[in-house]
Amino acid sequence: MDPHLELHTPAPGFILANQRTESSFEQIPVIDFTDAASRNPAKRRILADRIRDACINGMSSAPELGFFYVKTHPISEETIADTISAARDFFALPTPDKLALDIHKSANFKGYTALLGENTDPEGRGDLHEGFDIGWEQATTGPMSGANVWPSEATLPGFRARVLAYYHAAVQLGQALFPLFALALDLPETFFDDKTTTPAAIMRLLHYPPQRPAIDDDGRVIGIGAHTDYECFTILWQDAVGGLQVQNADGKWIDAIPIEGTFVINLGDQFARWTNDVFKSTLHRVANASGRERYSMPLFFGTDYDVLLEPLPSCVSPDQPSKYEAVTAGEYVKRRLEETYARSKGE
Ligand SMILES: O=C(O)CCC(=O)C(=O)O
Ligand SMILES: [Fe+2]
Repeated sequence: MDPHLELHTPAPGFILANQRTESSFEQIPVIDFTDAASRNPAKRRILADRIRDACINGMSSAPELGFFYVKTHPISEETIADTISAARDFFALPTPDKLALDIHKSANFKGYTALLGENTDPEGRGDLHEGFDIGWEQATTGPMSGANVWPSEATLPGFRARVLAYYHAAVQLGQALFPLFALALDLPETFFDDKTTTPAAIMRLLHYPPQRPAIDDDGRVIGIGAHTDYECFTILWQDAVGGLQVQNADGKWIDAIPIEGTFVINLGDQFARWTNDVFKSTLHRVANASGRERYSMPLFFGTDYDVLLEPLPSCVSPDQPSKYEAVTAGEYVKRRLEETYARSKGE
């Protein structure tokens, strides 16, 4: 089916990949990333198997949850600390300077999101965080094309370079993860290489003020409402404050506690659709009840925007026919962002 046609006549379940984890997990596994770059294929295979166990149902006794931590990763603590310091500088700017970059004015969802300016959970009333979003800096074409929106050098000297340094480091980490996901899916290790040359990576700086009971008593205004991510997988750095929670099959919210020196990796809906729900994206949210400010940086990593997401050959069979219509990565992300921001207020 023509993917463009499908966008106008959505099949049920078009927007989300809709199968959730079947696991009653209570803990989130920690996977050591040391062997990702090993020249020994057997070592890379063992690492991919650990990722597969964390992501695919019934592959082992390990809980399948689509969430795991990676430790011993290649991004330096200095790079991370410098980006968080840049984020603090940005969020400390006077409100008018930030609102000049309002994401609601951008054709391609780049720039600043004010407190309550986003509403991730359709049941919610707005998210209690402010954010700053960027994408691939070089020009791309297609539905998500368009430039990043930066504060001027006079306003925030060095900010752009500092944020891009982290962006490129995190994109490289994503490019190192894709071959492992390929192995986990019984695909050739290089399967995603030609599909991630100008990756559809959206990065966010996020700042969560402490939630006040007066605001969140009814549970409908929290740091970020319950949602699944839109792209293939997310590489999340979080500070030591805590508040990220992941929902298991019993509906219980499990804390993704901050672990120093790690990133949280979670599967998103593009991957769920692409793998015909062999990979499932898992519901998560942030409730910052710490009484302190919280900072985090997700990088949502997907394929090039022109890649057609049609169920992978290793994920369909006569018993498991394809559930999702094909759609390009760019159309899909744009559609999801439009949905989210259509129910959010602009300034
Ligand atoms: O801030 C976090 O820990 C998670 C953020 C998140 O889930 C998102 O931006 O999609
Ligand atoms: Fe998320």
